[in-house]
Amino acid sequence: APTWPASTDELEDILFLTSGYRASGFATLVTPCNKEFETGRITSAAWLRTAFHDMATGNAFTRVGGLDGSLQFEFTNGESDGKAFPTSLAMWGSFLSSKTSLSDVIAAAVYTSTRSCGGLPVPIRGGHVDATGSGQLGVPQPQNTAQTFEQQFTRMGFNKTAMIQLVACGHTLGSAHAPESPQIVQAGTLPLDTTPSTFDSKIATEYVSGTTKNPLVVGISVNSQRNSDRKVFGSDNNATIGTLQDTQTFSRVCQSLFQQMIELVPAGVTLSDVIAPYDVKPYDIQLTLLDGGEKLKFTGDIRIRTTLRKNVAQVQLVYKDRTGAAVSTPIGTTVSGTASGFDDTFLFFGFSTEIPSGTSISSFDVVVTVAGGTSQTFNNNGNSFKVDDTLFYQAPQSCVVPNNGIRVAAARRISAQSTPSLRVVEKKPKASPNPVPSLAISNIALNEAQGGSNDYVISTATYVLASPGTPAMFGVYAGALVDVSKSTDSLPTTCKPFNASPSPTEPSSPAFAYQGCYYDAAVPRALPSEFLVNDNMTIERCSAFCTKYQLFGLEYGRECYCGDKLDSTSTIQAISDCNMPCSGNQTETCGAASRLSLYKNLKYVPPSSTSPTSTPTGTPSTSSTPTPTSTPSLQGYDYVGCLSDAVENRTLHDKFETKSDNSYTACAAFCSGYEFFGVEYAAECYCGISLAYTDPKPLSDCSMPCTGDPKSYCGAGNRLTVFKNKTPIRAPTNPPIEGYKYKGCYTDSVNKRTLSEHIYFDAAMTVDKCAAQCTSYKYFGTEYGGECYCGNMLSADTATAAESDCQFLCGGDKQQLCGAGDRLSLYEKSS
Ligand code: HEM
Repeated sequence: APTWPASTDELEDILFLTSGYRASGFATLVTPCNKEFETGRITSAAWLRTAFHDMATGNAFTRVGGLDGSLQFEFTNGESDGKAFPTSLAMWGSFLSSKTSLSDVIAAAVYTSTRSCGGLPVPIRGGHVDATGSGQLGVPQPQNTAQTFEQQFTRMGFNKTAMIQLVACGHTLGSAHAPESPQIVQAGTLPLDTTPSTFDSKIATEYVSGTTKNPLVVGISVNSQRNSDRKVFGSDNNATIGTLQDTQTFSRVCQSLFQQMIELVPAGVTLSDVIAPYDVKPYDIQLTLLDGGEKLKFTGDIRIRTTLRKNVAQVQLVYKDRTGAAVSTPIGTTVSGTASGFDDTFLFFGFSTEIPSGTSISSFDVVVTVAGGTSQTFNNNGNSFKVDDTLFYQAPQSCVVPNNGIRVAAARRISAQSTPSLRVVEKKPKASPNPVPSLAISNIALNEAQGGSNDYVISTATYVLASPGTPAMFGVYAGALVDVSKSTDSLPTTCKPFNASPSPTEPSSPAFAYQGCYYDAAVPRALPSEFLVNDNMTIERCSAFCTKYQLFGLEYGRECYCGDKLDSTSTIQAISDCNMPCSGNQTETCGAASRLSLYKNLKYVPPSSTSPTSTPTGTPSTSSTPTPTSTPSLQGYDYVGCLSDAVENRTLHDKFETKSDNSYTACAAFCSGYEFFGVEYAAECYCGISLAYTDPKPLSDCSMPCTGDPKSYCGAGNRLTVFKNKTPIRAPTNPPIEGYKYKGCYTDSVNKRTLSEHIYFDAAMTVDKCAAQCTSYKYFGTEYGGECYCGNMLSADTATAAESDCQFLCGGDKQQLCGAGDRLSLYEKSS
């Protein structure tokens, strides 16, 4: 397998990731083999013929032409008439990218069409280079003489035997059509053998037996001397065609000649090694600097080839920090999807974790554990999988901006001296009738210093897309490392400011972590301490039931088991063994018969420190799930209810803290200035200006004693005890500034600033601070939470925008509004 990353990584997906999660969509176009793009026109046959015509003008001796995509400039020259050519080229054009040339896609098309129809896999190399104009003439025409055919194929590098073989291989698929071949087919469509959508030897057997109806052998083509297959097959007195009757021989011969066909390339082109599917392939490996700058979010997907490894039980990442020192805790993953190719199956494992930005990550290895517990480490052919932490894309600060622009942010490590740029690759249509787009590459310098942290500085660049509506690819790079794998389709409409303090919305850790699918013998139980059987079982419910234990597991759809230690008879099993949906949530997995979906309770605290010393009021103390009955209360606050909450979708999402001394009073103090506060899972305290949603649950659900006040209840797993401040809290505003009046929300752009005379950045921006910076100017405005602009005149390009556009809270005062991405909260001196 190749060393990752390789220039052929995208081509590898086109070839091998044919269906399922992250499928490239290429094979779908020719699957099943008889799929037609129009009645009577089989797409796989059209692809194979188009690939041959692209190569057929090449010269193996002078090394001019060959498989080079020149057909896109040639299919109107009379040698390639018919719909097959522009249709195939247009389909392939959508897979063209800065990594994969059109001729690489053509090579892939030979593999995919052959394989989809039952032929053997043609070995594919990448690195084909596209011609920029038309090549020579020379595609074999049916009216040519046998001698001309021989000369033409010799020029392409095929001797007489290979010519006969290659023509037979091509003509096992597809038909001749009256519109383009009126002297071959009178009307409609005639197949070249009786099985035009099967890659078999019928083209040869039917010819040899004399039963053939191939219109290139018999029929009206004979009179016009366009019976080219007769001329070709008969050129050695039918010796070669006779040897092709055996299906296996036929397939093997075609496999090797198709490879030769797509490897005829112009001088100067060096093809890669034959592309084999990776055993382990990373996707979308991404670092993101989180608000506050102390942590990096590290996310991605790992694809495991399971073709010969069906019993994968667990996948983990063991990694090294920035200095190259091994980090002891591995990164866990969960299944994100399954996929397959013609000859392979794959499982994808996703991960999302947080790493201190001071120590960071430099590389990782992938440890795959199989059923029973044996594990194997994949280290990328001894190189480990490298993670570049010196420059990376910052998704939260990137977005689309008005008038077809994109604003892209990157984080650059301050100590690594490099000049970062944004690269945008756009597809532009070529002049008609060429259906293949051209690629326009733009490089834009990223402007430094838009905030950041001690280790990183955030830079942004804005770019106006040339063809709005057509998604473009982009990426950030410094020096040679160019990554253009992001699509402008993925950009949101608002950029978030980079906050100097950690974002309050994400609790530092989730409540539980998946450990794998484990065997449960029943006698003895894998997790023996407590159990619950319920027709509404979910992972969350089981976790809430097992809070007093270090481990919990779900089995047979509706069973939940708790324990501190796994019984020694319980060993890890293939991840696919746990396949029963949970009775309470069909999208979650709850083990199977004798199979436990095992979780670690990440919020486990030894019992002595959590269990209240005195029994909370109104609680029966014997039950394992206490049932609070009296309504919680706090002076100055209204009790809202016991509301449901979710890690991905917080009910209260403006501020968060875990408190070892959590109580209603302590959380209310922490949330001063916010309309609502809520307590959850004993120790968690959440604040919000508003409730994101309201999903009331029975009072008895909020059953965990508060860490700092065991007599009161502080929610439970995904249950929030919510209070509302009796004194209304004001909403953020454009505050009045003495000597100025607020003029409104105005558009701005990086290329042409609305106010350009003085610029000032401060992560802790307030409107007052900006006003103080701009005292000698007529106008000032705040933008993007932390930017301040001054000037005596407004750019002619600016226009008023909706007030609802300018909704970023100022970094230094959450009660004030400070513009938004490319939106200025504008003030004018009152004369
Ligand atoms: C002496 C060389 C060749 C001649 C004169 C020739 C000629 C033709 C003609 C006249 C057709 C019918 C086109 C139509 O009416 O749509 C055809 C179809 C086809 N040819 Fe060839 N061919 C040659 C070699 C090859 C080779 C080497 C391949 C592939 C390796 C190939 C692949 C195909 C395929 C797949 C079709 C069916 C297309 C469809 O169904 O749309 N041909 N060929």
